[in-house]
Amino acid sequence: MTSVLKDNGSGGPPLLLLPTGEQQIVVACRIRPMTEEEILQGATIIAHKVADDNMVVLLDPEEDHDDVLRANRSRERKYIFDVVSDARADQQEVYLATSKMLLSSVLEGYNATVFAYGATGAGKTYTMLGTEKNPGVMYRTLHDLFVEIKKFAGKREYQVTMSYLEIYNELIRDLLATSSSSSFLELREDAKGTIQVGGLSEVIAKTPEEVMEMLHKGNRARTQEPTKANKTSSRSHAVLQVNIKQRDVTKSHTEQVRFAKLYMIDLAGSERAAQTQNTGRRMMEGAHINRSLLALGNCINALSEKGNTKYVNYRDSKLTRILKDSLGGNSRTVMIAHISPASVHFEESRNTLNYADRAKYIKTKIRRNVIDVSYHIAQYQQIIQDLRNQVQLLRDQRDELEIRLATTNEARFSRLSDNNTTERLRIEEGLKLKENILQTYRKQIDARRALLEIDTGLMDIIHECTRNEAVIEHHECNKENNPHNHKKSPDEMIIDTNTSDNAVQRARAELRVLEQERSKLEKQRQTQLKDFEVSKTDARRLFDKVTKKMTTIEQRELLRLLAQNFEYEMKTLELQADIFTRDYSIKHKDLQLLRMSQHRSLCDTIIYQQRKLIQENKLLIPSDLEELYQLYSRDIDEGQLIHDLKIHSPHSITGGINSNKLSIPTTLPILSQIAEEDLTSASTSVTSFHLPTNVSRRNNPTTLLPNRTLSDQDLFTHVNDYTTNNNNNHHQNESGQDLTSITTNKPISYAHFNFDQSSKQLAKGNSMVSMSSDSVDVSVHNGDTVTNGITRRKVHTTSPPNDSTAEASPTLYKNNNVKNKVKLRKQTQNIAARAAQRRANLHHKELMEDMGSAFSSEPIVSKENTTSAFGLEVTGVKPKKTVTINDPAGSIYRADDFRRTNSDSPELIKNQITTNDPFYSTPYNRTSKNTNKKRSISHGTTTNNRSNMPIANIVVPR
Ligand SMILES: Nc1ncnc2c1ncn2[C@@H]1O[C@H](COP(=O)(O)OP(=O)(O)OP(=O)(O)O)[C@@H](O)[C@H]1O
Repeated sequence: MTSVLKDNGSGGPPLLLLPTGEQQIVVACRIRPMTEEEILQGATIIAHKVADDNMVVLLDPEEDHDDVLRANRSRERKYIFDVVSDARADQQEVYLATSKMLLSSVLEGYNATVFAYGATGAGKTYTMLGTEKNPGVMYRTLHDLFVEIKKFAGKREYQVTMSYLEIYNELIRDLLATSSSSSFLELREDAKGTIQVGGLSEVIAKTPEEVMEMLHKGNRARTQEPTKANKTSSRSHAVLQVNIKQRDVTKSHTEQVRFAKLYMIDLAGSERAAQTQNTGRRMMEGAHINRSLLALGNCINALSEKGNTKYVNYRDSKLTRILKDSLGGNSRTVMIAHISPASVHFEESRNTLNYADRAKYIKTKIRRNVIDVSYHIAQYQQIIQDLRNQVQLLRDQRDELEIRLATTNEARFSRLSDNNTTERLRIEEGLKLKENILQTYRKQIDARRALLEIDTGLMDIIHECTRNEAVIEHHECNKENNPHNHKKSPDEMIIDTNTSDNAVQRARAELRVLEQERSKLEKQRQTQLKDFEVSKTDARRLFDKVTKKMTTIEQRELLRLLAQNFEYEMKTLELQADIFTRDYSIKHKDLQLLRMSQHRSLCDTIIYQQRKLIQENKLLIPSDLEELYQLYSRDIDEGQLIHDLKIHSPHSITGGINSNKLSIPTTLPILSQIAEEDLTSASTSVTSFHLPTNVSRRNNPTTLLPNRTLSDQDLFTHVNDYTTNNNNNHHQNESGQDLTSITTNKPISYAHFNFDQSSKQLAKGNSMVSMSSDSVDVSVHNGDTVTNGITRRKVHTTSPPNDSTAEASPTLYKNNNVKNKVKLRKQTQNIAARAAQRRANLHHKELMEDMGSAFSSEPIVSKENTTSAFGLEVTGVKPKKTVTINDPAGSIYRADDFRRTNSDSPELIKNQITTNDPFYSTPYNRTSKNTNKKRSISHGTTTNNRSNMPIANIVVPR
């Protein structure tokens, strides 16, 4: 027993193809019949297939049984392969045992390769190409491929293209090129390492006949010359590449596109110069063939090493480069090794079998080539329309068939004698069954539609709940925080409270009703879901039953049409359900966007007031905080914000807002991301600097740890403390300095900020900060402009302090401007509210532009078009709800698109923030009372978990 057999260690059944992942190459061996020449040469048969086994036994013709010295050293070789066929096997048998197994995987989207290997004249071309009367693997595979494709007609769309090339003397030639003067082609490797042949023609093939014609055409162009070993010797490696692309005919919101490459390769045969006696050109060809086959052999050797640790050199020849994927990459591969049974070819056969035996250990890593294409909601209308067209088409076909069937039945009825009741009953039963299946389908569609209606109702209810909860929550926050309440007369307070309480009471009452409705609908949904599942099972069962009863082709065809029709109707409903879900989710995101803007407006107010405090009290601030503030004030600049939005929006990538509608859909998440980032940056701009070591803070005598980050909670507490206890609990010296917060360490750098000036700039949206000469400790830089004693600088780098300055103004948190507090608050609220409103409008404008036609005020589904093949109307789609921001001043624009508040008017803002309408009042900074307040909203997004901030200006889209 040879080591080959030992290594193999099996002998069992042929290897089965593994479903995915690592895949062993399937190796088959074909022993051709003896040729006339071989018989004439007096050769004996030395290669045998062991019956019913996948074993090949190769006998050594020179073995001398009388040689006692070699008695124990038999040159008989035994090899086991996955498939072995001998002279008795015909072309179809070989095809079925080898290439056929690749077809299903190719249709699943796996790459596959089948290649013929062996010495010259061993029968490779015969196996791969065959003869006209007895075609080989290439033709049979493609024929069956088209047969399989036909089975999915009407369900899947296929595109089959072919290319055919030869590698002759290390040069690549296109065998399907139309021009005779086609030049040689080059191999290219893309970034992923995939090898491609540049300039290779790709021909669309629609039928097996076309394929055969192309193959013949290619073979005529292939270099084939008679040699001593083979009258029709192929002097080149021929590579037939078939690309299969497939997708579902019925478009859905998501679809899978599968790609697969099928290589069928007829290699040139290795030849021994001594035996072939080739000279001149033939010898040169032989040398090239041998060299490339040697490279292939080396690759096989390296790949079959245990653990596959050896470097695999594919670059040695064009053949190995092309076969790279088939041998070591993403491909299911079958190798058909060919040998002659003749004793005169013992050496060639032994070499071939040795290589084939090694190849058994090669493993490829296969994966499906599938791309999931998700269509955007804007494309849904087109998809739905396509589905309707298909439904209509099927309905017409069905009607036509029904008429035909009725006529045939009538004719059969009239022909039947009164005695032939069995046949009569059979026909009647068929008709009854057809009616039954129609009814079951109708029931199923009804159930699905009812489910869809319940779902939309539920979504609406949830949305309304969120809105009402927001009203209640806002009212509660406002009641606790609104400073105006303290200023109002008791009568005013009563009126305000009453108005507000009424709104809240209404919201509470509505919420109760909504909750009841919701639980009712949820129960209904459960029942409906069960009904739907039952109708599905019924339909399946009935379909199987009816299929068995349908005997004629027409009946079967009718059944198929009914089933297909039903399938499309269901798909349409599913798409509509998806549209609702997305619509709802967009509305929800819309609400989130607004809330973020409102949250930011609150942050603006806080930052503004903090800056005011800093300015009034001439507080020391670190330079990095100052820089962050400059960043912040630039961002608040409206123009800058638009610019930023555009830069970050995908429009900028695709070239302008209106340039490419298809690319727009991705804007929404990015916009909300920007909004979120805005929100975060508003907060982080005050949270991410480090206090200098040893800085103590008012009302918090604990010394901060070095590098402790000041949280927004800390800052808000300061402001609130300041606001509520402004004159209390301060350890001040005579000059009003707060002793508890005097810093003993100098900040690294600082600047004093002229708040009044800068606030004007801020309100104007100008990022340039003004510094009055009497309040700024920074040196005047070359680039600064000085106008009327005011120094302006564009870049806000503050100079390091000198000690005297640092000590001269150490006052922290000193309140010396209480009288102006209300006025200031009003101003800040105005500015912040305006800024927030502008941002909200900007977000909305872009959002609505992005939605385009998908959010037009037209109903998504027009009624005329909704009659289904089952006589039902699929009209579950309600008109889109417009996104409306309440607008007491009635300043509404873009009514055709969406309605919103035109908040550009300062008067309006003023009205908004002084009104008692909970949607427009701006809350005051939170007090200690609600600092830790937890929110209890179940569906909404009113809680900012990070900072637990109250939300300002709650405006809820209806
Ligand atoms: N299974 C078979 N049954 C009958 N005849 C065969 C079979 N296999 C090969 N032959 C014949 O053997 C001869 C050589 O076969 P073929 O040309 O296919 O060899 P090859 O391996 O392709 O050689 P080369 O590498 O030189 O092209 C041909 O005449 C072919 O018809």
